Amino acid sequence: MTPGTITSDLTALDKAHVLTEALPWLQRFAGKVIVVKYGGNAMIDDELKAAFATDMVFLRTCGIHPVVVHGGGPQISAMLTRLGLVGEFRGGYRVTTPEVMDIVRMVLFGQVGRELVGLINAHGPHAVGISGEDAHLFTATRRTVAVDGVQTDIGLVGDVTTVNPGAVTDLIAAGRIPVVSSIAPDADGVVHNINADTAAAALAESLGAEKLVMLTDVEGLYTDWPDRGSLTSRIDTDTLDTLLPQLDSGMVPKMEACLRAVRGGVPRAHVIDGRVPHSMLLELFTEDGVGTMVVPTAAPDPAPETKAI
Ligand SMILES: Nc1ncnc2c1ncn2[C@@H]1O[C@H](COP(=O)(O)OP(=O)(O)O)[C@@H](O)[C@H]1O
Ligand SMILES: CC(=O)N[C@@H](CCC(=O)OP(=O)(O)O)C(=O)O
Repeated sequence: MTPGTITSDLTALDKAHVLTEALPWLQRFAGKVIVVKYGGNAMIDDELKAAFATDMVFLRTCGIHPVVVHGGGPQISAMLTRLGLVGEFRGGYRVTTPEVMDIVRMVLFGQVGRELVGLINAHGPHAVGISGEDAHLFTATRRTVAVDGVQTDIGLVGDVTTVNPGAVTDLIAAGRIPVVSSIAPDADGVVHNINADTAAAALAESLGAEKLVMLTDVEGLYTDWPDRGSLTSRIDTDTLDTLLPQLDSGMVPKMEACLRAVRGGVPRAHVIDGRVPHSMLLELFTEDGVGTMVVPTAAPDPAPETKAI
């Protein structure tokens, strides 16, 4: 769907309503940092990727500070296959040998990150790509993951233990849109593979972001996957914590990341459908929002006349 087809069915009054509905949210988010995690599974085609890039420029032009953390899981897997290597996930995380780590680094920073930077910069000199290796942005610690309830070592997979927010705030202050690749050195300089959801949460927390928004290839969180009736629009952190052990592996890093961000002080984390063109704008600038919103357990219910932002 192109912007033209969206608006062609609307009357002039409808169009005016869309614009005025956005005003309180534009005011609310002006000057705020919004961390946007763009999942590899949501990068379905060129049109969607270009629409995502336009949305980032839209936010920036409105005085909002988007910080992009991109994934690239399917793209890494495709490259491993092309090179005749076997990719394996355990507990939702990629088993990362030193050989696989080289490919992860090459694909995330050299391929996926470059493409997004190029798409955003088609609109002007906005985007700068960096990885967790730049200016000490991230320091990683090797982590284990739960596999059938047993904590298991799966190689060079890290958790972000330190963030240097200045590596990103310098770019924001210069009016840029940082595009972050989720790889990071440990204290000895050994580069680790960081799940992009995990990296986005750590960065959102460290930047004191207003929101963390995760674009993926599903409408939001299903509390009883794959029961289509179990799509949830709002969940609090305690309820999510209880649900985590029952989630399928694909959703585990994502919901762990939302939990971490909101418990770390980010007021709202959202999981939205990146397959819908401009879903980011719909989430931010419409009253109902879209997808699943994670809120702190103590958060009051939204007032009926306003969505909980
Ligand atoms: N409870 C759930 N709710 C929603 N999606 C789920 C759930 N459990 C598993 N999934 C799967 O998780 C996928 C999203 O995770 P993932 O593929 O890792 O996305 P991304 O590449 O965006 O990080 C969905 O496409 C869906 O198939
Ligand atoms: C440790 C780990 O699993 N790292 C991920 C990093 C990329 C990623 O997270 O990409 P998506 O957001 O598209 O899934 C991986 O190697 O696939």
